[in-house]
Amino acid sequence: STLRYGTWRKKGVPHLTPVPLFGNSMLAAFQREPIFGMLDRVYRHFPGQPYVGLYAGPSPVLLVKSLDAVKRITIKDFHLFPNHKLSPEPHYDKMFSKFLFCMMDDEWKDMRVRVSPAFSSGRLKAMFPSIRDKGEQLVECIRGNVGPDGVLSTNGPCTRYGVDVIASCAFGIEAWSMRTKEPSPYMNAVSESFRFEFAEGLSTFALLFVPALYHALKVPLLKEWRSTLLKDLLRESSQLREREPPASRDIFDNLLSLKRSGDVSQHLFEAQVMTMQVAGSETTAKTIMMALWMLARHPECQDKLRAELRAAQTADGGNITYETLHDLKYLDMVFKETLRLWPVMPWLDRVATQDYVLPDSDIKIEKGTVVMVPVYSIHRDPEHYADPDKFDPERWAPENADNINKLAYLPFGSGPRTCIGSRFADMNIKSALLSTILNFRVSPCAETPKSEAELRVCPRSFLVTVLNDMPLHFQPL
Ligand code: HEM
Repeated sequence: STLRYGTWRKKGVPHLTPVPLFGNSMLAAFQREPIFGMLDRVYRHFPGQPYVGLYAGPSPVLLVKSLDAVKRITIKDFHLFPNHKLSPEPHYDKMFSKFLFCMMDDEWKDMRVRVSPAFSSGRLKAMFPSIRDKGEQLVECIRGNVGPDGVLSTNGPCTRYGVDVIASCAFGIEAWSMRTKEPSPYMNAVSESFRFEFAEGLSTFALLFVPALYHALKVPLLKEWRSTLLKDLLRESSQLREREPPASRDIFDNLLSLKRSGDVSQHLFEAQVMTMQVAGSETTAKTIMMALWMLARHPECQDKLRAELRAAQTADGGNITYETLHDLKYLDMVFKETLRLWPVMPWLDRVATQDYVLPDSDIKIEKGTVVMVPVYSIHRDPEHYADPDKFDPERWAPENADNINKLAYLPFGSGPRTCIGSRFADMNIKSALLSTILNFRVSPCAETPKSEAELRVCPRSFLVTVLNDMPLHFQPL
């Protein structure tokens, strides 16, 4: 109810005047601006403030700008903020509610401990040959699909790469999306099960901010586990793995052994496999696409990166090893700078499990308050980064990086709830960039967006989803 619109005034928290019913979220509610756009608008309005209040629909939402407070809420006082608000009702979203991302309290903690070994250094190293192989397939895919004018929409190959990498390491199948002209049936089934139309966009907004509407809509964010194709494939890949355990272990093996030992049910097993596919493929694909866009528009950075990669390739006798990949400093700088400007998950959400006095203040928020860390806005705040909209990998050079507050860089989140797949993402995104930049000179073509103003960002998705096909010119080397 709009009665709650007095909350921030009473507490002395700076805020914008709310509009009846919609608060400050009219555009986001009607899907005219993404949620991160709404947060950014409010964030920029109050420079220098540690906390800002916002009304999303009827809900008072706290925006945390102070990095000390981000640290307290996500790390030191994590036990008071262990859950995401983006956590659907099991009743409407049977499968999605059991995603690791959505699980709560002890159920989450238990699952996180069980799944974590899937991302150990040993496992990552074991998966590296398969990832390198996918990098080669990406190169073939670009070569095979580029037009006679050398132009190719980058979105397609990047999406296929993201799907295939996760299919292979976490679903136990080879999807071959990069080898077929049409999207593979697997790829279609995955994108079908998690597609953001108007209803899903509204349901996400309602789940976060308008519980009554969420319960009235009853729209599942993940289409129910309807796809018999995915179910059948998972059954087949499980049986195959039981019969023929692979030489090197991957994420799928970890999940399968949890099921085999009886530690998790069939339903929880399926949910975790789907978690990895949903959380891992789009994030990977979009990050590679944005990195290529940035490199195409900054040829001096691309040349510097290629020089580093060629030197490493020569030193390693032709094939860059897993160990070398982690020593490639400039590649790491490009990777970090891409995710600074384009953090696919542009905000973190937490819910207060009890009344809480905000650090370094006398402001008390009530149990149940939604607390949001506006990652995108922090990454582009001139208080934390000089010339923040500029793509400048040099800011991550060893001699400069120490000047950056660690809490001002949050593409993978913060604290115990941080992205479980971050090191896996690091490996497969870098591997894709490495293969592409060693094989092609990438440059803008007439249709390439010339600036951020030409990007179309999906207002429905809770991610930063750039909808442009991102055509680029690929010159084989
Ligand atoms: C560029 C790539 C990626 C980005 C930017 C990203 C970002 C994030 C962020 C911001 C969170 C929430 C962290 C928080 O609330 O503090 C998260 C959670 C998660 N991510 Fe990622 N992610 C990426 C890739 C991946 C990959 C490749 C996988 C798996 C294969 C993955 C699996 C997950 C899971 C399962 C969670 C939930 C963890 C939990 O709640 O315990 N992510 N990710």
